[in-house]
Amino acid sequence: MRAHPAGPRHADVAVAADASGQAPSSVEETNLLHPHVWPRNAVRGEDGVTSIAGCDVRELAERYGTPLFVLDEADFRARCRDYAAAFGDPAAVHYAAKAFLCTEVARWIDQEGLGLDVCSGGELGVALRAEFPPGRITVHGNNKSTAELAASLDAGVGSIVLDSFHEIARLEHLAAERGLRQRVMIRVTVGVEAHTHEFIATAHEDQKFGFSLAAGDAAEAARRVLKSDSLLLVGLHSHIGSQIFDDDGFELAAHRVIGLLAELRAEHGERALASLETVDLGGGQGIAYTREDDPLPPATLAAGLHETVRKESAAAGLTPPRIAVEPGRAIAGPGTVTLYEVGTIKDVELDGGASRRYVSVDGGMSDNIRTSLYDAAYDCRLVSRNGERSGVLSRIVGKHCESGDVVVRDSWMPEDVAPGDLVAVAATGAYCYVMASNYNRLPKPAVVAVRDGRSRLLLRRETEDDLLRLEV
Ligand SMILES: Cc1ncc(COP(=O)(O)O)c(C=O)c1O
Ligand SMILES: N[C@@H](CCCC[NH3+])C(=O)O
Repeated sequence: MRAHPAGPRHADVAVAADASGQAPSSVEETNLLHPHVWPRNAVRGEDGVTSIAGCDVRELAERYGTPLFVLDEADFRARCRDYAAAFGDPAAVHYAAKAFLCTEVARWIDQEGLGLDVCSGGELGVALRAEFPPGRITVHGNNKSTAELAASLDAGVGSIVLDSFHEIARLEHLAAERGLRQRVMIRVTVGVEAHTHEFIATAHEDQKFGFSLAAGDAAEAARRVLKSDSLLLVGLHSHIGSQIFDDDGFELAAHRVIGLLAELRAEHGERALASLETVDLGGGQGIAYTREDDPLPPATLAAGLHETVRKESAAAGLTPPRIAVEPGRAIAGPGTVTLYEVGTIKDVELDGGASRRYVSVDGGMSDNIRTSLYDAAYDCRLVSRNGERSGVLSRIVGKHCESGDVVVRDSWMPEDVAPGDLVAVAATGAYCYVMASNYNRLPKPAVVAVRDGRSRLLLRRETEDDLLRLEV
């Protein structure tokens, strides 16, 4: 079992080691960009100046300001293609919009032929604004409102993933009113303990998502759907959590979902379930936040899942269903970095004679809450020049009025890092911008896409007027 990066990684004293437990050996090491953590098109020049997809970070900072999310478009698209190739069909890969979405990204997803998962009316609205084909949209959520369900039906979404008995009744009524037969999946809580942070594990029994397999709720949900003339059961769905490195959990989930499929066939017969063609095994595939993280390549994951589903189906005498997956982080995460400018530096004495360096940047928990929320680990580097001295164990902190406002808990920063330097934090494409807040009335940063030496704004930086726009 590999360690997961969302777990606690405190360095209690600023001496021996970084988040990985290893001290960098040299100035060179401190200046390195580890290729599996940084965007595929990040390049560090001889002088240490880093460019992403041919765009010099100093020019990006100058033109768009900092903090700035810099998204390597080719990296994002390549990861879509890796998943599509691994699963043999782009439409079997539903990008999870919650990781990061704006209209341009929805257009990329469409151009790459992937499906799109949304989990709120807001995400659906962005997808529709981008003219994403509604038939390739799947709608999630444990508490979809009547308005969200109605908007999904009216848009003609491909499927709605049912999450509660209340929702079955609600959707049936809304679909009947419209004379529709809506394609639906049932979200099954498979009872798998995913090895990730408690807050982002979703298939153990004691949580809010889905219908319990063990308690028989999933089978009961299927009974209710199969009785309805307004709902058409097209799939079973499982999502075990997020930032997971082992394939065991996904394979166990697949095993249990196929077991349920076999039970449903035995109870209802082949004909009643003729439209139930898909087993959707959700997202959750982990990415490398630090150089020690070792994520599953999509091809390995796909091969394992296909094999499990093939074997289990053969044992149960079933035709193997189509497999779908819903990666969010694995597509959006690795290709984006957050660029910050260093503002102040402080060395703080700790008990026992050790000291810790605090490097304050111009953003913080408002643009990346994951460190405070999940104790997540990140890789931060000086990117506007080479460091000249070896690393000092540093804590990269934000500018919020909160001592928990930490961006990177432990980072080896060159000792000569100074105000005005640019630092970048890697792998911030998923669950950073979308979880951003205006705490302390900080405007949300801009998001810029870079490709072939050109940059363009996807989302502009908020202004003071934006901060005042809700005032009445
Ligand atoms: C139903 C569902 N699908 C997909 C995802 C995407 O997860 P990840 O970004 O970890 O791939 C999530 C979030 O965990 C989810 O809840
Ligand atoms: N927000 C979480 C992931 C949640 C996934 C949604 N179910 C994270 O940053 O890791």
